[in-house]
Amino acid sequence: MNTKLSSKRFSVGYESVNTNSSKINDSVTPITVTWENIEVKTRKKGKSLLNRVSGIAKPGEMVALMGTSGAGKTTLLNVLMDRNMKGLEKKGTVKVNGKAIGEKISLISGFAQQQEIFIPTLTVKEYLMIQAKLRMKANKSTRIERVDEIMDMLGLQKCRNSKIGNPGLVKGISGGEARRLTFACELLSNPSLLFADEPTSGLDSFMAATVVQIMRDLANSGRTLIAIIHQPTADLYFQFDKIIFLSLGRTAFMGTPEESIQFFSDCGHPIPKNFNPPEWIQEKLSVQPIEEIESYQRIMNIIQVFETTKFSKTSTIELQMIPSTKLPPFIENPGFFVETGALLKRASIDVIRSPAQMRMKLIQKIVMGLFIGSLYWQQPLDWRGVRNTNSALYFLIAELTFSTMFGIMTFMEHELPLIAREYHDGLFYVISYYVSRCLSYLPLFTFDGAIMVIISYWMIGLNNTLQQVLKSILIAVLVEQSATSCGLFLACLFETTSVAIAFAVPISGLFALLSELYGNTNNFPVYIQWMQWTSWFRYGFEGLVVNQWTKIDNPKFSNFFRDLILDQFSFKADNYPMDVIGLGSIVLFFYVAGYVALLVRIRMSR
Ligand SMILES: Nc1ncnc2c1ncn2[C@@H]1O[C@H](COP(=O)(O)OP(=O)(O)OP(=O)(O)O)[C@@H](O)[C@H]1O
Repeated sequence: MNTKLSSKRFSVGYESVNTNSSKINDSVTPITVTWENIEVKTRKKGKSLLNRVSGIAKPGEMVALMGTSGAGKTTLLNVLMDRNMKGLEKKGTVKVNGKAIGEKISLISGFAQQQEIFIPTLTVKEYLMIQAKLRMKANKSTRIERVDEIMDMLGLQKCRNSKIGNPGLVKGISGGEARRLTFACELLSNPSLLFADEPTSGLDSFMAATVVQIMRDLANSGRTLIAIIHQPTADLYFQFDKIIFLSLGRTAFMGTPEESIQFFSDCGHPIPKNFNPPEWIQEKLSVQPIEEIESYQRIMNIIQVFETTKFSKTSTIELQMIPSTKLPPFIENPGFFVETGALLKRASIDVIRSPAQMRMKLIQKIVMGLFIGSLYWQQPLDWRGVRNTNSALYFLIAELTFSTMFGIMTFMEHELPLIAREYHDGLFYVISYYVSRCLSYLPLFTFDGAIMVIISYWMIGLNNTLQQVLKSILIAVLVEQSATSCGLFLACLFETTSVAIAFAVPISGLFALLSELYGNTNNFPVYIQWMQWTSWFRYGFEGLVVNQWTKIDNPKFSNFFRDLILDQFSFKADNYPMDVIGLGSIVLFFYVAGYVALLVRIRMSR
């Protein structure tokens, strides 16, 4: 086992980070990853991204994938993890402990991605505890212990109660802490294999050194680490066990950092004194715009020398000799109820800690309730009053629809990358996420509408037996849920909120047209009439109108007048139950359709 460096204490600005390898000594199953003759081409144009690339990463090794921009590092990492291969054609084999396991590699490995995405409203500890619930099959005290241990190990104790935040939007933890939090999540399940995409990029030199030290400690404990590394300092470069230089989609070098110096000397590019070796090597492997032909010749020459040297030959022989050994157990899904519980807790904290959203929704509905109430204040029981009352009821339906539908659409765009990532890491089923998210939004998209209806109810002077009030609230809740579920469906279906809104505007406009307020649907052409049964405006408006006019405590008001009022809309006095069923069906339909759209989208995002 490699013990290149022992654990160290780095001073990082005002804070110090103790990276203590003794905490990472949990036993792990040794993992050897091999890749042989990998060729990747684009499906459409046949452009070659990787060409006969082979290599090996052994237990206890910290491997750096290096090369200039466009060399093929990300493509190789994606091939190894069997991710993001949309539109690409792959040949060659990737094996883990001698077995080709395809996308199941995600279930035995961690992947610290470059782009940190978390839930910004949660604290570091809360976030890790929920991750622990999703990633570990253990009881609560073991999970608490593990989270504590990992926070200790990665120097996160100081910011344990700080909100994660969102760079540029909400103040939160520092970039270095966010990077360590990414590692912390991946380490919860104690993986033997870890991939990292540019873990040091964007960090200052102290922080970069800390992150490399953490990786070093992990490798020293027997894990296999493969990371894309950009422009390391000489110090960091020599901490790696193996360096793989890619150029033009081919392997230009694979060996220890020390061997790389020797190799490039042998190729006729000795590294001058006082020069940072990785920088010098990358320069020799890059295509200079003003001397393209010479650059290509130089690079091809280096690649050819590498392919004929002992380094390349040794690895080819090594690849043939890897025996098939046991794999670590796959990360298991904790099960629907545990996942949904954990995700609901996370989503609910997020909703509660986004007071601006809650406050705005509530204020908006209170103001609208007061506005509608004032506008249609105490309508008399005459024809004008009847007309105004019906308009007020319609206005309530419209208000319950538009702000809700467009409000809910905005959340999906921000959250999907995190959900897709966690799903592909094997943390939960899509249905668990979907159910938890819908439940977390349920109060927010239910109470506000009911409050608006209650506020305006007595102000307008609607008929207010307890039964009528409750029936109106039920219709309001169902209408708001119809708009919520339809908005959710469109948000799941389309990649960006702007596209979803572009569809939502005409769709909601069409549903509004079929409400009966703008024309009696019985007089519409037969081939359009059926569409009224898909509109929650129609069911909602009928429900409120019927509920209002079927029971009036006034002897002058006979059933004849009631039927006259209802007839102008082609509404029927005993249709209330059908309206409730119609609204319930719309809600159910859109929630199911939203789930299917999300499932397809997340599955396709691998
Ligand atoms: N799906 C794709 N379709 C078409 N071309 C692609 C695709 N993925 C990558 N490429 C191209 O393949 C080449 C290698 O890309 P890759 O992202 O692997 O490079 P890289 O070494 O990781 O670069 P960087 O350091 O800039 O991230 C680039 O020219 C890139 O434009």
